[in-house]
Formats: sequence, C-alpha cells, structure tokens
Amino acid sequence: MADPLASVLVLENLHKKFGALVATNGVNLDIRQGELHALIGPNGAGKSTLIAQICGEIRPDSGRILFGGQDITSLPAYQRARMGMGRSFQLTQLCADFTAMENVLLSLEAKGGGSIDIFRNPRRNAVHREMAQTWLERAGLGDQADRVVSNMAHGQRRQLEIAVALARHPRLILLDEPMAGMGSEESASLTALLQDLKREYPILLIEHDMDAVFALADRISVLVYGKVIFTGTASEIRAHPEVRAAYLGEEA
Ligand SMILES: Nc1ncnc2c1ncn2[C@@H]1O[C@H](COP(=O)(O)OP(=O)(O)OP(=O)(O)O)[C@@H](O)[C@H]1O
Repeated sequence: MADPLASVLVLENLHKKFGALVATNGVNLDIRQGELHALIGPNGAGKSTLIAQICGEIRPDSGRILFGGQDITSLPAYQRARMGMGRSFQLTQLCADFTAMENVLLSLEAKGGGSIDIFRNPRRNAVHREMAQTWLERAGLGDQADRVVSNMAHGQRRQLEIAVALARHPRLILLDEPMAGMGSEESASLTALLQDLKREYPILLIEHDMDAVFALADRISVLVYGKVIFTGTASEIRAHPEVRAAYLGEEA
C-alpha cells in the first residue's frame, strides 16, 4: 500500500473505458519523493490515457488520484498545474515565434498568476529575466536565451520545455516520451539532464527508449492492457519472466 506522506502522487484503483475498450484497468501506482519512476508498456497499453488522467485532461470512471496527500480526482487540469504538476507534452507547448527566454518568462508570469506583460514592465522584467536565465542554464540552454524557438534543434526544444516546467516550481514532473524523435546524441544529453534533475524533482517518465529508462529509473512499472503487471527496479524488471514475455518480447 502506498504511503501518502512518502509519495507525491498516488493512483488508487483507476479505471477508464472508451466505449467497450478498457484503457485503464484498476491501476495502482505511486511516485515517491526523490525517485524517477518510469512507466513502460507496448503501444496501446494505456500510458498516455493514464497520464491524461493524472493531468486532469481525462476523468477516470472510478478510482482516486492523490497529489501531495490531497484528493485531486475531480480537479480540472489548470488547478493541478497550479498545485505543481509540471508536464512536458508529447506535442510541443512552446511559442515557436518567441525566444527561449520569452518562453520561460511567459511560464514565470503564468506561475505568478499575473497578467502576461513580459514586454511592458521593465523592472519586473529584469528580475524575471535573471530567474529565467537560471532555469535556462539548469536545462542546459544558458547560451540559447535569445534563440527563436523555430530555429532551435528538436532536442533543444525538449530541453526548453523542461526549463518552462521548472520555472513553475513543480512538485512533480511528468514527461511523456521526451526522447521521441531524438538522435542518439540528443537522447544522451537529455538523459544526463534528467539524471541531474531527478535528485531534486520526483519524475514520472513515459518512454520507449529502454536505454534511457534503464539508465534513469529508480523504479519501473510495466503497463499491459491497462494494468500494471509489475513494479520494480531495472534489474528486477530484467529478471521478471512475465515482463520479459509481455514487453521485452522474449519467451517466458
Ligand atoms: N479518446 C479515445 N477514444 C477511444 N479510444 C481511445 C482514446 N484514447 C485512447 N484510446 C484507446 O485506448 C488504448 C490506450 O491508448 P493509449 O494512447 O493510452 O496507449 P499508449 O500506451 O500511450 O500507446 P503509445 O505507446 O502508442 O502512445 C488504445 O487502444 C487506444 O486506441
């Protein structure tokens, strides 16, 4: 049973159907303080549907979601974001015509709940610029502040999405396939960034890149047909016959 004090996020017996299709079938999962927890599973296993329920984009049919010990099952997505649920989307959420700096500034302004006036208030702008620069540096983009997003490489955009999430002081970071579409060099540099961030932020990582998963995850949960069939460390996952058969494509 998950300890709500040690766990930043707890999913209790979540169910979700789309018509007759069972996408989430009694999922129990907890993300603990200080861990990177990876969620893996074959295509169509229900990973994105689960993350959409965590974020509040899809309402579960039954079950509960606790965030920081509070029941958030019926809260809308924007309130969950305000409570510190930071998400990096599979599809980019960046403003392509703005610079990296401006994107982080927008995120800072949104966190403060103020009006979006990054181009008008010079004094606040100076303070926020300094803060935004810190987040850009943290995400490995210290020298890219004035780069317009549309001119950035794919991997840099994913790093910028992380800087945008960090600027909101997340209590949990949700990453939905951050390595998708990356070459091996970009994946390696994002893996190094996440290695660094996971010491400070609990992270739920959905990822098909198993090298990254095995390098990063403290625990891994395997989702098959909407059900978590096993949760364990990388070596436990590798040794588990049912997981090897169901997911790693080997004979049990
Ligand atoms: N809005 C929807 N309406 C109907 N069926 C849906 C909807 N969203 C997802 N599904 C179905 O639910 C199942 C789980 O899909 P989901 O996208 O969550 O899987 P996934 O594990 O994220 O897959 P992938 O790894 O390919 O992204 C699939 O069979 C999918 O077709």
